[in-house]
Amino acid sequence: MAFNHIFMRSFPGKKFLSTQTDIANHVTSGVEKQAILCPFATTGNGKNHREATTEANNNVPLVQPFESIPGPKGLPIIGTLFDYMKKDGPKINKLFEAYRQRSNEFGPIYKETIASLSTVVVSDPVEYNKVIRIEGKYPVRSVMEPWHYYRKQKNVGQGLVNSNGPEWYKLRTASAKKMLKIQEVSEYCTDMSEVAEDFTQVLLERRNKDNEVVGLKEEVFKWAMESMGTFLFDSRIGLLGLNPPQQSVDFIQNLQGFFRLMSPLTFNFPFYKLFPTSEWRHFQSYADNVFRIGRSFVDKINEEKPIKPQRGEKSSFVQHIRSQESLSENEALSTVVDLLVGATETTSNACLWVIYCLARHPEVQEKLYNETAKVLPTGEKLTADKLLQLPYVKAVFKETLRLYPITFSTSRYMDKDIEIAGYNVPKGIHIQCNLYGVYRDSQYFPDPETFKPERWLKENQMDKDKKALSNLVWGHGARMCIGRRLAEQEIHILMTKIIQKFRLEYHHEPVEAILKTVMTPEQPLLISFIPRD
Ligand code: HEM
Repeated sequence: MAFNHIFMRSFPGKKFLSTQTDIANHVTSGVEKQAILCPFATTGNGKNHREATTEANNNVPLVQPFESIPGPKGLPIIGTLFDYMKKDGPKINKLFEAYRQRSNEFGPIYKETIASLSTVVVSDPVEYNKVIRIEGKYPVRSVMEPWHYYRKQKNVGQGLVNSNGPEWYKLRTASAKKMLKIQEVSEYCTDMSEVAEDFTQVLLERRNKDNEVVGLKEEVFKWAMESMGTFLFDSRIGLLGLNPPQQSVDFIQNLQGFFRLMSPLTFNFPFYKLFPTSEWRHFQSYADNVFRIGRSFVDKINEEKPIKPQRGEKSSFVQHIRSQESLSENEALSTVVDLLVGATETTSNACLWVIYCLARHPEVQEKLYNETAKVLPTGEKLTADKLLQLPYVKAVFKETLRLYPITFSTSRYMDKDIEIAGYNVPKGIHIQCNLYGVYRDSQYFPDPETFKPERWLKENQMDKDKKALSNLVWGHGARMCIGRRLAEQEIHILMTKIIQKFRLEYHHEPVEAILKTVMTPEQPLLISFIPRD
């Protein structure tokens, strides 16, 4: 699941006071201010910040105040919003680029207020590590505002993604028992392989005379949903067949509409909180259908399968979550819907970027093909053990996410003041790590614009701190992406199946990334899938 961290508005004193403000208040309540001093932090000029501050202050070490953090100046109330409206200004749908440019201009930490949301952007992973180190038992991240508002209006519970504190912890603990256990996840390897194989068949059949698959994005979305269905329901949804069930097709269409409108609703002024705008009414209708159909999926499993699986059967996530006595029926349903929503847009876009990167790098494809041919000769079953023997597959996926980090930044509200890069950041302020900027910074990744999976291989001995940076694409700490193991498994499987069946080619202009909730290719991808035999 990915999150837009900015433009989730707060306009204090107004009726539509946003959830981000609620969050800021939530995290700033009842926590004593701390003395802040870190002797190891460095300033933008490379000096230890203690050295830097004592120089100027007669040996009295001081952390500089929040107000001194550099950053673009904005206007009252709207902050720097106008910058984003200028023809040659930064673009909201390319916020990751704006963060990179701003940090080049202002240094490893800067602050910006866009439409009254203050955010602090950190582009030095060592400094950001301080956030990771001190976050507590209940980390708080920015919410997906329209989704949060919808759920509040409908009283359906905030689910894993948008809830906080003990409520979040309860849902997280119940879900993690199944989602974060390697053994549990690897039980779905065979089912996911079958789905991936069916998907390669779809690719084969949908090619035009140039071997290109028109509507690749839609097909990949179906794959993501079908693949996750094996885990959630332990059965097939049927989206990859010739006559997919109407209900599943409706679900996909509603989910796509939901994501299409999530971005404008998130990025624009939240008029929908004042009156039901047309965009909001559509969004609401999509979300109603996502919930309605999601519930009917769950009801069907409830009718067909007992809570406790029969001997020798594995239990689906739906069975697992229903068996959790700590959760009400509503909470269990909300969690399943969250996973259906969270699993599709992220994984399908990650998969599109992998396909694109591979298509542009035939030499990488050949290496990948040779690795899979060695570990999985014709007829050999793809198992969890076999996946472990495919380091190049993993390296290719890591390198893809380095260049296209689906969520482009991390997000946290701290419950205590913290010193970052020599500045005090008070509790309740939104802090982000500029992942896209870090991943394309030659300080951390030499030749950063080049797609080079080899950099992640063991024999190349990448510095272990730099290696760990790749994990940040999944977030961090107790709130790290709960679907990570599943997403990695499904994408590794899919890459293996695709490369065994096709050579990929790309004969068009380079495609750029834009944000549509997550980082997605700006134009439809026209990839040629050329059968290997
Ligand atoms: C390439 C695929 C994916 C990427 C890059 C990704 C990334 C992320 C990130 C960055 C977060 C925020 C973590 C944090 O705040 O520390 C997150 C949270 C989350 N993700 Fe994913 N995700 C992916 C796939 C999935 C899948 C497949 C699922 C479901 C099976 C999923 C479900 C969730 C949920 C429920 C959360 C909220 C967790 C919580 O707050 O406790 N994600 N994801």
